[in-house]
Amino acid sequence: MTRDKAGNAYESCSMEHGDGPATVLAIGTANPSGAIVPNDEFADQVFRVTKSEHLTDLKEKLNRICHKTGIEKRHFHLTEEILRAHPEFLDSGIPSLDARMDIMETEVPKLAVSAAAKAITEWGRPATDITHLVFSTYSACRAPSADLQLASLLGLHHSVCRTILSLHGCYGGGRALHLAKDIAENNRGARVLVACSETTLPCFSMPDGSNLVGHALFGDGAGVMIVGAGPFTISERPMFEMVSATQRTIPGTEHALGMQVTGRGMDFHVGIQVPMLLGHNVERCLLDAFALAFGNDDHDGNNVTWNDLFWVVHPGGRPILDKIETVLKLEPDKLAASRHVLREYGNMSGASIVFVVDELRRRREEEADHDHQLPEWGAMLAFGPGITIETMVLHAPRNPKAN
Ligand SMILES: CC(C)(COP(=O)(O)OP(=O)(O)OC[C@H]1O[C@@H](n2cnc3c(N)ncnc32)[C@H](O)[C@@H]1OP(=O)(O)O)[C@@H](O)C(=O)NCCC(=O)NCCSC(=O)CC(=O)O
Repeated sequence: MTRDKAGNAYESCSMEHGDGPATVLAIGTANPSGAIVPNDEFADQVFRVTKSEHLTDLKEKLNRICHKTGIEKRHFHLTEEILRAHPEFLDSGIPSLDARMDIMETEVPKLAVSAAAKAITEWGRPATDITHLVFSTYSACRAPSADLQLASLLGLHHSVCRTILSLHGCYGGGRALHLAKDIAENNRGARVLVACSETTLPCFSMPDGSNLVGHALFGDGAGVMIVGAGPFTISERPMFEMVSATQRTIPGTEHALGMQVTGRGMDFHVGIQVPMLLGHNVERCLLDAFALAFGNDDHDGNNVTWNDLFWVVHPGGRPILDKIETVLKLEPDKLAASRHVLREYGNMSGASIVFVVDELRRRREEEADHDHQLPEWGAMLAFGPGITIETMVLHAPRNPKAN
């Protein structure tokens, strides 16, 4: 432990490597308190607040889409009150990016603080012991950005090394964790706070023929994890070891998924072929990540089959989960944590993966109470524009309560 001139204690980290793989030490999640919208009321609400009820065909289509998403409710910062104060959000002819950014500048770090406070409490060490911060969001277009605000709000030490990942979209959480793994394993004593905070505020617009799927899928949320490699302190409780991590881009698919910042906010494009493209490519990604973890190209050779694993898959959409389940021949409960997060919160872009890990942890603890045999090995999949797939092999104690 080192102390600065003001007497604050902080863990110094060195150029030496940490012991063993980086490990998830704490998790926290949060959603904004603005509005919770049940899925079966969503289309009515969007068309009412945007004064578009005369567009009956579009409204019917949004209703059809909503019923197929597998979502039951979503949380939003954006309320009718905010919309009344900002009529420009509903007029694509008037620039509204600045007004949206003014709100996001406060709300994105604030949401991250709520999640981080839970993670830090669980971690059991002072916030000043955090050595690195990796912040991922698609809602930051200014510098200094949400990472600096989060560091200040949490009272992190001024020596903390900050990185902000912007516009990685739904694979932002996976990329941030991959980066945290590299940092933790290469800097002995490092404790990395990974924060993903997403709000749909930049994307909200009048419903039209091209944005209904975006309206139906996305929600707001923040997820935080604290990651570090050994040696661990007595208060730290290692949960999921991050054994190997890979990134793969599917060639020729850059137009399938995308986000674009415009004067009126942000446009999303979700191509209809995304579930199929992911279905064709996930197994190759998993084989690569397992080859890296076990030093060979044959996960079966290590007596691991896909159904022996626990699964953390970005809940990008119901057909994506269905496709992955089909191609990997997974038993129906294997993606239960992802389906739960999709159902309760929708697709919260990069933050979703943290919610899935948290839900999986909760389920494993519950199953351990019933003396169920839990899988020791797991796989994490996050994907987004590129199309980019982040894959991570995880390892967890068979009994999560034994630590
Ligand atoms: C939209 C859906 C709920 C519809 O469910 P189904 O496909 O089972 O139902 P369906 O085939 O009857 O389709 C219902 C209607 O939706 C339309 N439809 C389906 N997918 C569409 C898409 N990607 N873009 C535009 N329209 C789409 C169909 O044409 C149909 O229109 P009609 O009724 O007129 O015939 C689902 O396809 C879905 O969740 N898709 C999104 C999956 C996805 O790509 N997620 C990634 C999000 S991005 C992400 O996670 C990463 C990131 O952003 O970074």
